Formats: sequence, C-alpha cells, structure tokens
Amino acid sequence: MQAVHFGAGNIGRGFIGLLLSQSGYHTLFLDVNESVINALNEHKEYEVTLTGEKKEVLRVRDVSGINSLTNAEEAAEFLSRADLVTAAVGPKVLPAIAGLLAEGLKRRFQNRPEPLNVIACENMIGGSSMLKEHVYQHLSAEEKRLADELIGFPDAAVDRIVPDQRSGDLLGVAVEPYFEWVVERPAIKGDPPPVNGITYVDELEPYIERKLFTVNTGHAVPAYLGRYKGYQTINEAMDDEEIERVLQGALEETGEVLVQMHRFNPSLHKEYTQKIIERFRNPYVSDFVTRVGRGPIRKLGSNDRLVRPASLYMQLTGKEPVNLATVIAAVLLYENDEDDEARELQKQIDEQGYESAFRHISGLPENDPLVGAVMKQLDAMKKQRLS
Ligand SMILES: NC(=O)C1=CN([C@@H]2O[C@H](COP(=O)(O)OP(=O)(O)OC[C@H]3O[C@@H](n4cnc5c(N)ncnc54)[C@H](O)[C@@H]3O)[C@@H](O)[C@H]2O)C=CC1
Ligand SMILES: O=P(O)(O)OC[C@H]1O[C@](O)(CO)[C@@H](O)[C@@H]1O
Repeated sequence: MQAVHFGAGNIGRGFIGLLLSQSGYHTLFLDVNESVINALNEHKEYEVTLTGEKKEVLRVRDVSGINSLTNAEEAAEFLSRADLVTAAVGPKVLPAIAGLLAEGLKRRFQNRPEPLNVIACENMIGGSSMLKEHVYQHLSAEEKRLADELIGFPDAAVDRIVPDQRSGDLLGVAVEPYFEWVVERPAIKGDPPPVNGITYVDELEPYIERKLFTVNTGHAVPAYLGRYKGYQTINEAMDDEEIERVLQGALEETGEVLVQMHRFNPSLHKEYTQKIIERFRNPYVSDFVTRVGRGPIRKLGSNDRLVRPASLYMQLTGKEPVNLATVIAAVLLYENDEDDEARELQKQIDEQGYESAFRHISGLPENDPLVGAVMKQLDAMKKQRLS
C-alpha cells in the first residue's frame, strides 16, 4: 500500500508517518524542506522515540520523499496512484497544497478511477473539508463530478503532543506515548483505509470540539500567559500557581460548554481534563511557549480554540468566561518578532486599538458581550504590568 503524506514535520513524521508504517504502508512524504527530503531519501527510515520514564524507540521504515516545490510533476504522478493521502502542514498551508493535489486527482481520473481518501490532520475544525474546497477551485465541472463520486475528504481530530525537536537529528522525533486519531466514517469513499490506530466515528463534531477546546485551549493558557509572565517553556509556565488557576478555570468553562453541547458525562470529562493537564506537565515534551503560541491571529478566529468556546459559554450559561477572556487578553498582549502573525497582530492593534483589532480578527459584532469581557481582563492585565 502506498500513502502520500504532505508535510514531513513533527506530526507528519512523529505521528501519521509512524502509524502508516506500522500499518504496512510505504509512505512518500511531500515537503518543501530540501534537507529533510534529502535525508529521507538517503536513510529511507527514521526513529520515533516515545518519551517518558521509560523510553521506547520505534523504527519507521520504507519511507521516501519528494520536494513538492521543485518536483511537482513526479509528486502528482505518485498522488495519482496513492491508496491514501494525508496532510499535516498547518491550516494556513492547506490552500498551497491544493493545486498539486488537484493535479494528482486529474491524472487519477484518467489512469486509475478508483476511490481515494484525503485526510487533513490539522488542529482545526473541518480541515479536510477546507482542503476539498480549495482543491475544487482547481477542477472543471466534470472533474468535480468525478471527485464527488470517488474522492473522500473525511474530517479528522488528531491528538499527540510533538514538541520542537532539539536533538540535532534531522529525521528522528521524540513524541509523547499518548495519541488519538479520529476520522469521520460517513465521508469515506470505498473501504475505510486500514490504518491501525485510526478510530472511525459516525459523528466527528463531539471529538474534534472536545480535543480542540480541551487540549488546544488548555495548551494556549501556559503558552500565552507564560509569555506574558516572561517564561520560556510550557513546563516553567505550568509551575506558576496563577497560570495553573487560570488553566483549571478555562477548562472548567470549556467543560461546561462541551458537557451541555455533547452530553459528555461530567465526571468522565473532568478525568479527561485532568489527564490532559498532566500531559502538559510531561517534562519530556515541554515545548517553547512561542511554538505552542504560534499563529495568534489564527488562534483568535471565530471557530478556533478560544473565541468559540468563550462565546458558547456566554450563550449557554449567561455567565462571563473570566478565564477564557484572560487568555484571549494575553493573546492580544502577545509579542514575538519571529512570528509573522504576532507582528501583524501588534500592527493592527497599533493602528486600530485593542478592541477594534480584536473584533476585526475574531469577527465578533460590535456589541458582543465577549468583547467587553476581554477588554475588562485586558485592562486589569495592563494595570498589573505597570504596577
Ligand atoms: N505538533 C503537535 O503537537 C501537533 C500539531 N498538530 C497539527 O499538525 C499540523 C502540523 O504541525 P507540526 O507537525 O507541529 O508542524 P511542523 O512545522 O513541524 O510541520 C509542518 C511541515 O509542513 C511542511 N510544509 C510547509 N509548507 C508546505 C507545502 N507547501 N507543501 C508540503 N509541505 C509543506 C513544513 O516544511 C514542515 O515540515 C498543524 O496543523 C498542527 O496544528 C496537531 C496535533 C499536535
Ligand atoms: O499547531 P497549532 O494549532 O499552532 O497548535 C500548537 C500546539 O497544539 C498542540 O498540538 C497541542 O496543544 C501542541 O503540541 C502544538 O504545539
């Protein structure tokens, strides 16, 4: 079986590539990082280390790579013959891979008109659906008809913390042992891809919302408040009692939303939350606060990990989400010259002020009560900074 995976980064190599290899796929990675592609082709294998008190080293064999920027022709050929296509490139990069994927599908319709599934494994709601929209922009009416018939774009939720890699090994990845990969079954074309470790479900929404609004909302707390308080790493931030309090509070707020919306058992949800907080404390996967906080504009989006649960909390409970509002305020104070979105965020704040920039980025209307709740926390934090 041949899988083609876009993005030979942390999740690509440390999670998706590992599971594909363990399920008997040859995995071809498509990436724009020439050094990583060369290393994949030279070694044809790499190591994934499951970190913890006891380390376990797993070998991922039978891999290769193509630079999709400089060798698009060959990449399209492989895509046209693949048994499964996956991606983990980041939400903002999905539009950039759509043209090449569309070219692969066009060739497939000519040469091998069989079902194929394309799974985007990103921290977002509706990643594969968004990729599909971009791919369809490159297809004719007849090609869209064929794609509707043959190509599935099932949405997915992926959970495994794979931090910045500091070993110096270009291919080896250290990851936490825990993982969850949930894929929506109804959108699959043909048989579900036989990947050990995928859980197929009929309805994805509860899983992706639970993951995004617990793991990602939660991780955002030590990232943004950690940066605000001058910490470098998630572990340092997790040792701060005030940050710990906001984290617990923020996950109680998202927990109320999730339990009401998806009827999760409240005590089981509490257990799930506490396990996640323990994962953030894992010293072996502690990351830089700037990596977990990367892309603050995307993270202030209306459907993302902070604004959506905070808005739902206000709608469903009528209460102010004090803790989520505090984290959103910390995002508005987030500065990092090495992050394009952080620079753009501060530019918009300089030009328009905090309130207007926040409304503009989040898409919230002028009189939305969440805007007021965030501004209240922001004022308090600015005063605290001055004192
Ligand atoms: N790191 C983590 O713990 C987790 C990350 N995710 C999600 O997985 C996705 C990837 O994240 P990471 O692996 O951490 O990022 P990463 O930055 O390590 O990997 C992204 C890879 O995509 C490649 N890339 C960029 N543009 C490309 C293009 N046009 N064509 C092909 N490849 C391209 C980059 O060169 C890089 O190798 C993101 O959506 C992230 O939210 C999800 C769960 C956990
Ligand atoms: O990839 P995003 O959306 O920027 O989120 C960042 C973080 O999300 C996590 O997957 C979980 O919090 C981290 O491991 C990762 O660095």
